[in-house]
Amino acid sequence: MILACSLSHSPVQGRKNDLHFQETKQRKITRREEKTEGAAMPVPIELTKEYGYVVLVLVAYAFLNFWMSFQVGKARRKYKVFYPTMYAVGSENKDAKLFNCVQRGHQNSLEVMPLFFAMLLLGGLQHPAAAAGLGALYTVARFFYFTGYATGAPRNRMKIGVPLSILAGVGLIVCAASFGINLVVRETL
Ligand SMILES: CCCCC/C=C/C=C1/C(=O)C=C[C@@H]1C/C=C\CCCC(=O)O
Ligand SMILES: N[C@@H](CCC(=O)N[C@@H](CS)C(=O)NCC(=O)O)C(=O)O
Repeated sequence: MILACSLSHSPVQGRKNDLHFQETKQRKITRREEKTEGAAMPVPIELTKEYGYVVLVLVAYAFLNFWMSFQVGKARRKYKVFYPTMYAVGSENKDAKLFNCVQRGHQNSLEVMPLFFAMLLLGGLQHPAAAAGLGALYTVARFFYFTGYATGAPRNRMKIGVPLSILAGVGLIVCAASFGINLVVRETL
């Protein structure tokens, strides 16, 4: 798979794009010829300007994760739950549930984070604008998931955080699936 960047915003760029188009056209002809001989040709993927928004959403989520980490640290000091204790115990700490709700708000987000990153970056290769929008929505949803959970009442995560996370997350999975299917179909044709 070849990643090639192409930005066209000026007349000079126009001529370069014509050349790029000719190169791409030639590559497609070559690929079709080589496919007749059974060789699998790489599929060129252009990283457009919109993919930059996908990357910026990833950066935004990184800051959200750092912020959640800081909130857990503050809860450790507030409720006197010290390292390496992961979850407080009710019989030992009267504020155990309050701390554990903050901890779970972050931990649950971490459980899904690798899947989110993968779906965002892969789905964004095929649908950069949609993936960036859904990724931004998922990031906002995770903020409400955490703040709802951190109230100390687990049900509060369900008001906005869970449904919005699932809505945005499923959308990102569809974007990634579309990218995979497109790669397979293009190679097969
Ligand atoms: C991009 C990947 C996201 C996948 C879909 C999003 C799920 C978001 C979730 C959330 O905000 C909290 C949990 C869920 C995880 C999914 C399963 C819920 C299981 C329901 C249960 O029985 O508890
Ligand atoms: N590790 C999760 C797996 C399932 C899950 O993510 N459930 C969602 C509900 S849709 C959740 O918010 N669980 C609460 C939590 O992880 O603390 C759990 O133990 O509940």
